[in-house]
Formats: sequence, structure tokens, C-alpha cells
Amino acid sequence: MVTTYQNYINGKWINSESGETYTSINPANTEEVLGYFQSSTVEDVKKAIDAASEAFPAWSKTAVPVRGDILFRLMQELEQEREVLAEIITKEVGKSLREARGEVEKTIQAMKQFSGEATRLTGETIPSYDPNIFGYTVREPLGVVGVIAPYNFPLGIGIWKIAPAIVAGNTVVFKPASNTSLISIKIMELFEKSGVPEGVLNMVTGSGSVVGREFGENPHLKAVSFTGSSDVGIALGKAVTARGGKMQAEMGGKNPSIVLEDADLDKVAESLVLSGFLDNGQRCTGTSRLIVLRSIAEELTEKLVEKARQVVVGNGFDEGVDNGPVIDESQLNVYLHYVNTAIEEGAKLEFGGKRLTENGLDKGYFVAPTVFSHVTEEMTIAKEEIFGPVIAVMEVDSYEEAIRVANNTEFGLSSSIYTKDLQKAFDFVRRIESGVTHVNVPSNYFENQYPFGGKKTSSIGPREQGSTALDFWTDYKTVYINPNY
Ligand SMILES: NC(=O)C1=CN([C@@H]2O[C@H](COP(=O)(O)OP(=O)(O)OC[C@H]3O[C@@H](n4cnc5c(N)ncnc54)[C@H](OP(=O)(O)O)[C@@H]3O)[C@@H](O)[C@H]2O)C=CC1
Ligand SMILES: O=C(O)CCC(=O)C(=O)O
Repeated sequence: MVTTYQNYINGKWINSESGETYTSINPANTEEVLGYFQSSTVEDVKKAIDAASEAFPAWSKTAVPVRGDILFRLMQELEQEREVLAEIITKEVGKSLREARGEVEKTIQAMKQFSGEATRLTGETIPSYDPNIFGYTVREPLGVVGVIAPYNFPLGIGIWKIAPAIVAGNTVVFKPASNTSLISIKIMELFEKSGVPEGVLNMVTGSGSVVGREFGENPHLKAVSFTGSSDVGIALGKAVTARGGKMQAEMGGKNPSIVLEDADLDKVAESLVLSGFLDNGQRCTGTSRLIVLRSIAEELTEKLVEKARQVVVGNGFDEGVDNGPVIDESQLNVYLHYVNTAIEEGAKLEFGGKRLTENGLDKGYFVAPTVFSHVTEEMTIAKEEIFGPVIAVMEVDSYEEAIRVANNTEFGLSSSIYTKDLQKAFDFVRRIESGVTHVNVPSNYFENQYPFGGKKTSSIGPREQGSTALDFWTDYKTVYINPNY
């Protein structure tokens, strides 16, 4: 019996007024329906915004450390339920149980950080030129805010945005990715158990083009934080800012990894498996362009192909599986489209490039890790985000050329360089146009106590997470007081 789940508004589970539902399925076995979810309407979003508006005055007056206590309890709830949560993630998004457990662990770590931020929501006292004036700043919440999350970190990204928003004193309306609606129900249950008062956090499920679009247009949402594709994020950002709202968006990447001649190529190939193939490349920080000195290109490509051959693709629950399926049919088709385009444009397929259906994989969206060599800057796979397990090897003649090619992209999220040359490493860190960068570390490595975000079209607005997590969610008020008046 498949359960029908509801929206979470004002602390209650309620149906959408549409009377319609959609399904979330297991991408490893598309015959398995995980639940029915509300196909919500604009009216449902408005109801959630009304509930959040009513809850705002009391919540914004609640002492900040008391708000932080909720996140401390959330951390404990996550710890208690870590295995159940990992299993839902694997079932709904397809990633291996090992990776799903890692996502839960990172979310626990983030709550350690964010619950402590409650006691660090500080302003400044600033000396005045006038001896009669005492001047300072205080941080205030924005009001009712919106959070829109993607599918690839279905537990993490939602919580990493909601948690700092509510600690800052805002009330929230959340729209999860439709593909990962089940884990989002669990997110609401976890916050409820942690003591979030009615109306402070609300969730409305449904399509991006109806529910998500209303987040862009509704003037009562003072701010919207979005993670997802650049096309959607930029259009949403235009809508939000055109009505005077505040926008934060974490979007796509076309992340380069540069390999210099002095690097240990065996270690580099292992690192590239993590950054390029893991989670099927459904990582915004994943390496998709491997920029390598010509003299070592052939050897590194061979090593990478050997590693790609060893990646175990299968049901994420099975022991030893590295990669589960991609999220859905549309993502499968995106992968196949880019593989075909690369071949048509003259890239050399070294490994993979196909859907996998043998050995019981025919009911899911399984694909092979893929390596293309002889990729040039003009080719589509060197320019557009695939969000699939595809590494494009691009040969260059010098370090200078490597830097130029690495920066020749509209994106600027993450990057890596592999070298023992400290001078080049520091030079790279200074010149690379990305918001996150790495030396001898996979490009998708992150910890939640560091600020996170990109340059160029990869991000809009202040950094998420770490010490900067609350920046987007608060306004400064500047106060001048003359006590001697
Ligand atoms: N920079 C970062 O931190 C990260 C970026 N990403 C990026 O996310 C993308 C993959 O995620 P994916 O879920 O496919 O991205 P999408 O942009 O398709 O969707 C992201 C979210 O936006 C919603 N949405 C879709 N259309 C609209 C709209 N018109 N208005 C408002 N909201 C809308 C989606 O809803 P629905 O599901 O109902 O369509 C979903 O909740 C990649 O580009 C990746 O790089 C991913 C992780 C981290
Ligand atoms: O959104 C985040 O904070 C991190 C996501 C990420 O690193 C990824 O998708 O690779």
C-alpha cells in the first residue's frame, strides 16, 4: 500500500486544494512507487505564506539562543535516525548507502555549526566622531522567506538553508525537489520533533513551474534561497529582485581540475573518480573538465579509464556499489544527449558513454562512468553542465594555457589543481575564477563549517554555510543613540 503524503502548513498535515497528487519513484527500480505527494497550487503557497506571516512576530522575538536550541535538538534527532534517513536517501535519489550516510553525517556536522551560530549573531559597536553618540549595529530577521532545494543532496541542502533561516528569526516556506519529496516529509517531521513552533516552518510540494514560480512572484516572501540549475536560478532571481526581494542562488558548475607534470598520476586518477564519477557526477562541484599537460595526457587518460572500469554500478543498497542510478529519465536522456553530441563534435570516447541494463539493471536509470579525450574548448561538453559522470580530457601545452582554459567558462563554482609545486599552487589559487578551490584535493570536497558558493553564473548573493551562513538571512540595523539629550 503506497502512502499519500500531505503539505505541512501551520504545524498540520493538509491536502492541496488541487485534489491531485504526483509520485516519487525509486530510480533503481522505476516500478517501485515511494509515495504520492500533493500537486500544490498557488493558493496552497499563499496559505503557507499566511501561516508563516502569523508565526513571524512571536518567532522573531524569541531569544536567539533559544532558537538555536531547536537546531541542537535537530542534530540529536538526526543522530538517532541516521540509518533510516540514509536508507530513504538511497531509495529515493539512488546514491550508494555509503554516500547517503555521508550526507546524513554532513548534515549533523552542519547542525553543530549552525546551532552555535545562534550565540554569535553579533553586531558591532563603532566609535562615533561625536562624543555624545553611542552607535552600534544589530542583526534582524527578514520576515517570511522561501527555500527551494534540488534533488542531489535531498536531506542536506534543504536543512542547510532552513536551519540558518530560522535561527536568524525568519519563518520559512520550503519547496523540495519533486523527485525527492519523501525525504522532505522526513525533514518536516525532524524539525517538528525538535520543537519548531507552528507556522515557523511550512512545506508545499509540487512542480517548480507552479509552486516554485510563485516563490519568485509573491511579494510577501522577503527573500528566496535557491539551489538548482543556472537557467532556473537566474530567471527566479530576476523575478525576486524585480519585486524588491533578496535572492541567493547556488547553481551550476563546469569545474576544472588541472594536472601538472609533477603530480602523482595514480593518486590523481583516484581523486578524479571521487570528483568526476561519484554520485554519477550529480554534484555541482564535480570535475567535468580535466585540463592536463600534453606530455602526461595519454598516461593519465589510461589510468583514468582503468579506474572508470572499476567503478561498481548497481543498486545503492548492495554491498560494494559505488554508483547507483541517475535521478530520472530526463537526466538519463541529458547524459545520452551529451555523449552523442561529444562524439558528433569529434571527441574520442575512451570509456563508457552508455546506459547500463545488464545484470538486473534494466529497471533503473543506470549509466556508465564516461571518459572523453581530445576535447577542445569549442565543444559542447567543454561548455555546458551535464550533471552526469562524464570527464572531458583537454590537453594543454603549458601551465599558463591551463589557467586560461580553466577560466574559459561562464561558471565559477569549484576547481582543483594537482601539483607538488607550491609556487604554481598558490598562483592557481589566486588566479582561478571559482568560489571554492582545492590543491591536491577533489573539486567536490566540502565541509559545512566553511563558506560555500561560486563566482560568475554559479552563484547569486552571499555565501552559504560556515561563518557566513546567517549573512543572507539577516539585515543590519544601524543605531545612533544620544543618552545625554
Ligand atoms: N551550487 C550548488 O550549491 C549546487 C547546485 N546544484 C545544481 O542543481 C542542478 C540539479 O538540480 P535540479 O533539481 O535538476 O535543478 P532544477 O533547477 O531543475 O530544480 C531545482 C529546484 O527548483 C525547482 N524549480 C524548477 N523550475 C522552477 C521554476 N520555474 N521556478 C522556481 N523553482 C523551480 C525544482 O522543482 P521540481 O523538482 O518540482 O522541478 C527544484 O525544487 C544542477 O545544475 C546543479 O549544478 C546542485 C547542488 C548544489
Ligand atoms: O550545496 C552545498 O552546500 C554543497 C553541494 C555540493 O557540494 C555538490 O553538489 O557537490
